[in-house]
Amino acid sequence: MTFHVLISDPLSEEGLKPLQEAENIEVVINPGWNEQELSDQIDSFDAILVRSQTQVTRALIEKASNLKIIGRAGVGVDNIDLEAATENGVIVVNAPNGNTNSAAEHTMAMIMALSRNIPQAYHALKQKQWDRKRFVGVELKQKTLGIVGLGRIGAEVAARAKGQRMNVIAYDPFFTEEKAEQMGVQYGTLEDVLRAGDFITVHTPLLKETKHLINKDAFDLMKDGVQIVNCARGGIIDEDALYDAIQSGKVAGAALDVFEQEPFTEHKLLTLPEVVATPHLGASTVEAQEVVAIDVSHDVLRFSQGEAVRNPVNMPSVPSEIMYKIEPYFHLAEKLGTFITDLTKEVVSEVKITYAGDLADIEIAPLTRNAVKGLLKRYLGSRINDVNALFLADRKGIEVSESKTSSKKGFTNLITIEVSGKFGTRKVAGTLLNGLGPRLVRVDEYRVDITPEGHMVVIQHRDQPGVIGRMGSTIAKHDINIATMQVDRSDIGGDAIMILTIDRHLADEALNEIESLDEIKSVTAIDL
Ligand SMILES: NC(=O)c1ccc[n+]([C@@H]2O[C@H](COP(=O)([O-])OP(=O)(O)OC[C@H]3O[C@@H](n4cnc5c(N)ncnc54)[C@H](O)[C@@H]3O)[C@@H](O)[C@H]2O)c1
Ligand SMILES: O=C(O)CC[C@@H](O)C(=O)O
Repeated sequence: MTFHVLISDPLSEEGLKPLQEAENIEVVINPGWNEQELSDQIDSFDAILVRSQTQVTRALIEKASNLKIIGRAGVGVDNIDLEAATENGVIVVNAPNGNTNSAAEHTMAMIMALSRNIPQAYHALKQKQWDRKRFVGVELKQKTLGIVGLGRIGAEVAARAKGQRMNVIAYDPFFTEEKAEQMGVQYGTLEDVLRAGDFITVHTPLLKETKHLINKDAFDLMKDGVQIVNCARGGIIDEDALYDAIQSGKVAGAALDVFEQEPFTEHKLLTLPEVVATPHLGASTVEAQEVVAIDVSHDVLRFSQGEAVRNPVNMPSVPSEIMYKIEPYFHLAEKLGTFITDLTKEVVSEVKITYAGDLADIEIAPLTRNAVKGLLKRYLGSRINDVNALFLADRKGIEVSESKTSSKKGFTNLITIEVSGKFGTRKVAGTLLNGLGPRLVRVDEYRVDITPEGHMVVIQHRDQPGVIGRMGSTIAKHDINIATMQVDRSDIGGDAIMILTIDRHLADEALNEIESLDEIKSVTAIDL
């Protein structure tokens, strides 16, 4: 089947080659559609690749019934409605490393442009003014650079600033003092950084928590004559507060690559001579554009071939060496989830998944997602996948918990799913047998040994002579062949279970007939 990919923003041609050269992938490059045209066409695509221009909104995602993956050739994903993507099972991938150097270099260029008034002096000279007095700058050496956000770009900026013999102080709530010290960076609170910086540069993502992080109160804490840089995201700095702080003389200069609303042609900050600006060029280098396009193309290619992606944004990323170990269990986890949903036939309110034996030593979160995907797919159909499984379970009020135990319980590995609801509590367990694939080994307290595949019938009955024969002849009457049969009982003459694998689905008529037999307590058809 052909996998249709839309490239809706300009991306490096070289970087798109992995997709263009792949078999079974059809790529539509930059058709120049407006918002309405994009919305009309999006339905025919499995993947969309964007930079920061295309707004991948909830409305667009909800129209895109075939969309499976959104690739962002860059870091920031604030032009993508992540919640809508997750809810609709659309995986979002980005290219977090490819433009780090370019953005850090651009930040340094902005700091230097500010410190030596380069754009203003250039502009004056172009206006035929040879004015040396107006453009006296300051040295960076021994000035303090305050960095807010010491991630990939913040750290690269710190290293470059140290090369300029600046003192660097940084704040990042997800960074340790020890790590900062190893980088030769002083670690401080946000307030310490705001108070100390001669130059302050922000390098956080735009989040609820970072929106207007640099606001009037923050400017009030800063040194008089501070210079501000934003090459991260518009909105981290409150533009109105920045305008006022420049007007009042508190802020001597600001260098901005990003803005609250982009693109624009009129902006009040650009009327101020103290403001230096570029139109979101931090990642615009030949090198960065090639690498981000290659990275994101490879992830989309991997996804189209059913492989794990490297840079997922809306689900945890699992390193390939770990993925290699857990992948064989995906199928088992999903089948157990589907089996127990079919068995209970009712909505569950709680799911407890236990991983035993060898599984106690490996990353289990992807297995839980697969188990919950299997569990919910009967209610939610084909749009459930491992991207949205936990999100949708939560939204349906289903409490999911996972635990590990090293106790082997007779198996080298064992996944047990216990579900509770109005029906009570039920349990299934399965194992991966070396060389033989997945096996269903427990249903409630009964022991069985069945490949969880194809058509099955689970019959709960009383342990009495003749039940098995009557069951066999009833099923045969409906012209259905029994492939395997497993029986277990609690005690002689007590409750028992019979699980048949059969060659085709057991229709309602046959089910009703079996259910009407005296010894039968329940009968359930399961199609895995
Ligand atoms: N101008 C451009 O063209 C351009 C290019 C690349 C990246 N960016 C932007 O630069 C920013 C940084 O990118 P990155 O690759 O370094 O990301 P990153 O995820 O590596 O780093 C972000 C850092 O911000 C920290 N952080 C989060 N919340 C914080 C808070 N409240 N206060 C302080 N720190 C906080 C995180 O702990 C993390 O270390 C992003 O907004 C990204 O979109 C812009
Ligand atoms: O696509 C771009 O040029 C902007 C990229 C940049 O803002 C990012 O977040 O990676």
